[in-house]
Amino acid sequence: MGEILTLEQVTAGYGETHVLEEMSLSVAPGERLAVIGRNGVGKTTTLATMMGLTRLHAGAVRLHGEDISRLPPHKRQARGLGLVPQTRDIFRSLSVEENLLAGQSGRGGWGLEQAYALFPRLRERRRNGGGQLSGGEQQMLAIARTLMGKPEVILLDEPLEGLAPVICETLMDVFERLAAEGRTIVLVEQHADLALRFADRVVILDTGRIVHEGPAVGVLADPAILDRHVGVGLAG
Ligand SMILES: Nc1ncnc2c1ncn2[C@@H]1O[C@H](COP(=O)(O)OP(=O)(O)OP(=O)(O)O)[C@@H](O)[C@H]1O
Repeated sequence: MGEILTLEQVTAGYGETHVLEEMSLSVAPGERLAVIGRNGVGKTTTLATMMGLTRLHAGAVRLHGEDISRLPPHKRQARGLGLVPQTRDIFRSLSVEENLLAGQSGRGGWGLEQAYALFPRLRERRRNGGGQLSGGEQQMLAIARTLMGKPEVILLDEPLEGLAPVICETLMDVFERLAAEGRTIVLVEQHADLALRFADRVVILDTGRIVHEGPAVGVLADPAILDRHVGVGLAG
């Protein structure tokens, strides 16, 4: 089978609550998948379920065909999954450099030089505390810290949220580079226009289910799909 990451008939949520209902979704190696949908429909929960941060009530999560449903997040990380959480979760009292080193994996992950080459701004700020960074710099740090673990599949949860347009462009360029290097990227994003221009394929969620799945160009060509399922048009 050609898929790198698969959700198979997954029902998942928090405690007894079901958020995702019988969701099946496959991601191919090197693919750029956008996940969009209204607030609260389960986009974060989808990424969290891939990473092992929710309760799986039924179904399976597979990585390279292997059932990883029972593995805790750190073991999934060691096998090549990397999540950049919406909350960024950087250590505010540690320096930029210390934050990056905290993301290093034992299995030949990135060194600091690779992180600084991708984000020169972080090199300039390397002695600063995480809490002293701007929102954009914190997001760069959250992304770079995840990359220190050298993930094959990068799960990005609303990385552009609250950031100035110029920072969004910088980050989108970085995602382009990471994808061009062959990494698989799953991007959850409220900026549907940017997500669709980046992605090969898009899934649209509504109340824990996939209501549309297909090539991103198909949605760009027919924005009525977005209007119907997300209630927004395309900007620009
Ligand atoms: N830790 C949690 N415990 C219980 N319920 C949760 C938890 N996190 C999210 N939920 C609920 O799960 C549902 C889906 O939330 P989720 O965050 O996955 O949606 P989302 O599409 O990512 O939304 P947003 O765009 O607002 O981030 C919501 O009803 C939310 O209240």
